[in-house]
Amino acid sequence: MRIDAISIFPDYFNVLELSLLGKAKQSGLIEFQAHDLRSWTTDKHKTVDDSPYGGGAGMVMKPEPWGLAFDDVLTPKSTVIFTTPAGIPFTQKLAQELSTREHLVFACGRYEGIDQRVVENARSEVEVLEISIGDYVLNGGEVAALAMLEAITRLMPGFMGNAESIVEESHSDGLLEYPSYTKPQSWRGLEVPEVLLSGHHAEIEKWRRAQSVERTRQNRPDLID
Ligand SMILES: COC(=O)c1ccnc(N)c1
Repeated sequence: MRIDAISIFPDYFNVLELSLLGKAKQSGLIEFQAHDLRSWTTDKHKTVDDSPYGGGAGMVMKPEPWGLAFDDVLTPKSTVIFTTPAGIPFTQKLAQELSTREHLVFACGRYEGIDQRVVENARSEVEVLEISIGDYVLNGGEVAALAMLEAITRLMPGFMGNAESIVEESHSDGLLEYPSYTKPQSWRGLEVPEVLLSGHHAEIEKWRRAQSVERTRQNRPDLID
């Protein structure tokens, strides 16, 4: 998979070198490049924003630099992801779907957002998704892009050393993951649940399923029909 990120703060993405993504890049599983949107400005001040039509607080990102950036970065097989609080919810299911795309382009807005015509223009050429990582506002879309990048790339075949570890995760079966325990068996007077020491795999699976349902009922009743 090829991944590009376009932002006025491309250095936000340097952190990816530290994580598993660094290894995935070395192994050739992923090609990643961050781009500075200001590379596509034409004035000496490298202007990327202006005041909103219709008035209101804040500034809006101008369409021209984005259009020129997309002209250079997009291919017919690209999927453009605008990270925005006004987007569709980012879910494990969506991460799974996006993990099979050939080319992801993350468009990270700042200020009050990007001129909507940038989205419309891109939609006339390639697949475009406006995606939110939750019901809250950030100062920029970069952190959301990093979260989505990690959730998507870790699902790619060959990315995680132990493919098993991504099978039984929260949200992979519509429920939250069961609680986990490791050594020591007794810690500060707290014991590991007996069933996990029993060696009865059927009983352990039953207990874990019940724990998942209970945890989901407590923390995310909206996930239970
Ligand atoms: C500027 O971007 C955001 O504030 C943002 C992006 C994606 N998801 C959110 N919940 C917020």
